[in-house]
Amino acid sequence: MTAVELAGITKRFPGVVANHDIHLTVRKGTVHALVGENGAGKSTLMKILYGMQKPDEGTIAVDGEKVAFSSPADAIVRGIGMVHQHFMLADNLTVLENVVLGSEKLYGIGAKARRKIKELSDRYGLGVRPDVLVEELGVAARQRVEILKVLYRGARTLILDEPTAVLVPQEVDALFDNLRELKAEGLSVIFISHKLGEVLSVADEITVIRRGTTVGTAVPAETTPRQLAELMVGSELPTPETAESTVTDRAVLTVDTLRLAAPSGKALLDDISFTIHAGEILGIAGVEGNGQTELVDALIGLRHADSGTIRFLDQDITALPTRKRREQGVGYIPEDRHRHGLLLEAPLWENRILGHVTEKPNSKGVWLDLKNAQQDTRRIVETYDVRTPGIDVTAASLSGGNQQKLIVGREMSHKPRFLIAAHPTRGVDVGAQAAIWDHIREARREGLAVLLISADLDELIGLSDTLRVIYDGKLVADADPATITPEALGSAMTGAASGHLEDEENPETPDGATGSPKSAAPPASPASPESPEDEAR
Ligand SMILES: Nc1ncnc2c1ncn2[C@@H]1O[C@H](COP(=O)(O)OP(=O)(O)OP(=O)(O)O)[C@@H](O)[C@H]1O
Repeated sequence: MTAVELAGITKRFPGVVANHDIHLTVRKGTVHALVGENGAGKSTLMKILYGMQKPDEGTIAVDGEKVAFSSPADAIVRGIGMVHQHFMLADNLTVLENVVLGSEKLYGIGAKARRKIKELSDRYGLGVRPDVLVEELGVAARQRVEILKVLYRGARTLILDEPTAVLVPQEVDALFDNLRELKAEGLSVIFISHKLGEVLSVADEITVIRRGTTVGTAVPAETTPRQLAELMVGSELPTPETAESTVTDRAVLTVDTLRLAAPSGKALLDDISFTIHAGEILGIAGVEGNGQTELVDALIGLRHADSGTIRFLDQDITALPTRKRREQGVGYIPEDRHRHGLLLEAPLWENRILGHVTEKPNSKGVWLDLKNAQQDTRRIVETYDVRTPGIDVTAASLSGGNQQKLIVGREMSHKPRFLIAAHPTRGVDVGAQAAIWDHIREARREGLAVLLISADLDELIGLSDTLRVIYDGKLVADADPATITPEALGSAMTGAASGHLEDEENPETPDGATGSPKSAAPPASPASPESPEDEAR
């Protein structure tokens, strides 16, 4: 039985055909994955299915009946629900309030609504408690509330846009259990992800989109991550190179007993001390919300510490403003590219200048040098493979992964001595991810010091020379990236460990316990033949 059928979908934007004659059939009771490179057209297709955009051509059928949506409200009436990558819950409201908000007509706002929430939560194993405040929930719990919210509105087909990007391995397993419950009840899930190992483990069917059109389908049981990646790019992938340590004994960044408190007095960062040397990547592992944002803000100068010092090369920069830090060689890949990395409504070349107004090639003396800035934007677009019709389009019109490539290209172009990299490849496809790792590794060979924060534990383990775990604003543990497994690191991140983490085999998840020995092919890219997913197959 077909849940949703998209046929001959075409959607054009100025200078780009985002979708061209796309065909997608989602059967009831299945997880259907949608994969493709950055800019391939996945989000556009889903926005069309969810009524956020109108196709120029093509038809949509739900339960065998042709439909035309002018808004998400139309889509939800026909049972199509979308769980966005950026959660849209109100922090200061309870779970129940968030769920019923805008849908009061369905089950009211009282006992009936609460009963319905309980019922859905129990049926699909979501563990949602109606009366807690959303601000008290972690990322995974918020995601379950988002899922419950669309189920509450009667969704029978759920679109999940990169749902695992922010989850630790254990949470990913729990989410996949939830998806199995949904399937068992005959619901369908459309799953967008760049993590091909996960796609192969959770999907029943896979549709591959390349350059705006459907190029094929893959049967998960008969496909490796590498084959899937090759189907996405249409050619063979290079094997990641071996990376040897380049750590030196020259301190580039030294943080000493840094403390930062909330207005309430609660410590957001407490007693943070570490040194990063030239040629070293220090990885910080942690569940979101344990002080990572505050640490990054303190290092780039968006917030100032209450006590403690930050030394950069030979200088105390604790009180230095952001612009001065950047001018002196601190690069910054922010965790939220929409809030800190880009001016969405400005053209790409203006975004190339952003944050580096006073530096070459953007300025000459006291004047902006637009011609050079524009030329350099073209170079970045070329070097970092930013898929765009030109440098005059707005940053908003780029796909998410291509926005990220632009930011990384901009920051690396200024040859930083110290790079703050928060989720540097979030939303980026496997090919571009490998390219970004290469750029970072090359700069590291030349002496770059990096603070790496990433929810992608394979990336964190594979790229880092040193690993520390942050929990509740403190650095509570350290681990050796050569031996630690994503599972052991994942457990440590939830606060279960302190001190030095020993490598431990986790008997319950044998396929994940292979880790990614540093000497092999770090990071263990899903596209690499040595990757754990391959061995599990
Ligand atoms: N509103 C828009 N205006 C102009 N161009 C757009 C707009 N939305 C998308 N595009 C273009 O359409 C193409 C497909 O983008 P889309 O966001 O669908 O890709 P994607 O497969 O979801 O990529 P990613 O994996 O990076 O999220 C891209 O070239 C993008 O620049």
